[in-house]
Amino acid sequence: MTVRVGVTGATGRMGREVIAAVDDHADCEVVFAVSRSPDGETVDGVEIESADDFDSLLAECEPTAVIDFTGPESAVEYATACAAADVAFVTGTTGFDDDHLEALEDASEEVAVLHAPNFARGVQALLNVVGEAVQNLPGYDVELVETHHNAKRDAPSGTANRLLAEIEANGEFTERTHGREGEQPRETGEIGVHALRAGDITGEHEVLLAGNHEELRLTHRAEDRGVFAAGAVDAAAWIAGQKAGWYDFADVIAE
Ligand SMILES: NC(=O)C1=CN([C@@H]2O[C@H](COP(=O)(O)OP(=O)(O)OC[C@H]3O[C@@H](n4cnc5c(N)ncnc54)[C@H](OP(=O)(O)O)[C@@H]3O)[C@@H](O)[C@H]2O)C=CC1
Ligand SMILES: O=C(O)C1=N[C@H](C(=O)O)C[C@H](O)C1
Repeated sequence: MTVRVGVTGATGRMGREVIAAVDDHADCEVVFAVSRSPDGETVDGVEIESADDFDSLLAECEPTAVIDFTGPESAVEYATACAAADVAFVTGTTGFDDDHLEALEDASEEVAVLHAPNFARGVQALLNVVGEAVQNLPGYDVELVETHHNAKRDAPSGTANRLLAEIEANGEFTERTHGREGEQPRETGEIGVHALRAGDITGEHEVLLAGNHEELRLTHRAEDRGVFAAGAVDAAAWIAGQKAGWYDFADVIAE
């Protein structure tokens, strides 16, 4: 079956990569791509259409899934429209607050919705092992450093928040300290969180565990945004035919 993909935020850093990744995938095609200000542009030969026409494009082009890398408000609007049109929704957008997440969960009652803050397979592996590392090293200090390009809006990154949830799950850590300044000695139970923004760095996440005269660094470095786009396209191919519900990239990798 050919997977028919609609793309939002099509002229953004990730939107462009998604169009290219769909093109590279044997069983997928882009059936429409939208931007809020299309300007007659094409991306990889795909004509970019106006986001104002999103509802009618869903009806006319009958996508199997929409892939979204935009901003939290836009993602919620696109997800709500997909829910009304019975189209699965895959989003890699980050920076959601509780209200945004609630709206996405509402959409997931109507259609399949998959949200992943990071579509790199290496990050999924990191998420799987980080809790175990913390559990194996009781009493060790934990610090998290994430590094991204200078245009990233949200901090800490969505991936960092997911890693922090895994670290906090074992109960030893109760407080996040975002950067340090002045007299601020480290306290028991705190995780230091540091967001670096510079140049065009694609995305790095490092969890440092230190104590007992040793240190363990678990680092993931994305070398190219194509890795995220390829994962999102795999998710779109996987989600076609899934029933309504809330899914994660881990569900895609598990199969
Ligand atoms: N899950 C993952 O693996 C990854 C997730 N991301 C996340 O994807 C999102 C997009 O990242 P990136 O492509 O670098 O961002 P860009 O700013 O390059 O592109 C985002 C595009 O989304 C559209 N958009 C719609 N609403 C908004 C808004 N409120 N603010 C900004 N843009 C908006 C814009 O397109 P237009 O105006 O044309 O509609 C814009 O071009 C971010 O949340 C980022 O954290 C990024 C990389 C990997
Ligand atoms: O904005 C980005 O670029 C990225 N955002 C994601 C996040 O917030 O975790 C994933 C990736 O690191 C790139």
